[in-house]
Amino acid sequence: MEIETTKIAGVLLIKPRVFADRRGFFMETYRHERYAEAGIEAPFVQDNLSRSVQGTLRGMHFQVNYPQGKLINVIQGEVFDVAVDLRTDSPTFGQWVGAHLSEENKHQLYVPPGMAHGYCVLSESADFLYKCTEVYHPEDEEILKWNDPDVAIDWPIDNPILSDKDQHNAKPLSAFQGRASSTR
Ligand SMILES: Cc1cn([C@H]2C[C@H](O)[C@@H](COP(=O)(O)OP(=O)(O)O[C@H]3O[C@H](C)C(=O)[C@H](O)[C@H]3O)O2)c(=O)[nH]c1=O
Repeated sequence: MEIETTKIAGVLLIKPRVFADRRGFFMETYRHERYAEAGIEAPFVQDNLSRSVQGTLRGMHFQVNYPQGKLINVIQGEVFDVAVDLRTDSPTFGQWVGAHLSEENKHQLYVPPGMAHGYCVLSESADFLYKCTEVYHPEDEEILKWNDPDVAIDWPIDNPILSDKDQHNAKPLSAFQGRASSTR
């Protein structure tokens, strides 16, 4: 598998080896020791699967005291997946990285703890399967505005379909400026 670093330390684009033959294909989507060599060492404790229709945007979510690392696969359709660095001690605080993940390219994105994460759906629908290094703590969740001008994510869609909370409970980057977001 190939691993590419990005401009945000810890955010990795992973291109697993795909074995295609007349039946279809086979790929390993995770192997502890191989991913640990790439720096993805924390054990994964929860897997999630969500399906979204075209034009959906989920994000930008993060857990403050129980930050989650996420290893992301798109098993149907195509998304634009984005991580925003909220580690207040990071030189790339407030910066973002995006990647097109799809059933076609089979690329993975690893988003380390300390990031706000979200994605928008470019295909008719998309199935988004991801591993997390911490379990869900709804009481601990914060939301960064998907279209915060100080982050200026270059989304490839306009007028996204948002959940009520992503529409009404999201905060600007400035709300998180001084707060230490743990990266444990
Ligand atoms: C995240 C989560 C949600 N839920 C329940 C809570 C709600 O009743 C329902 C939908 O939750 P929500 O609207 O928060 O789902 P997403 O908008 O996909 O949230 C995710 O969106 C972005 C992309 C992320 O990176 C996070 O993993 C996560 O915040 O599932 C659970 O039971 N367990 C969970 O781990």
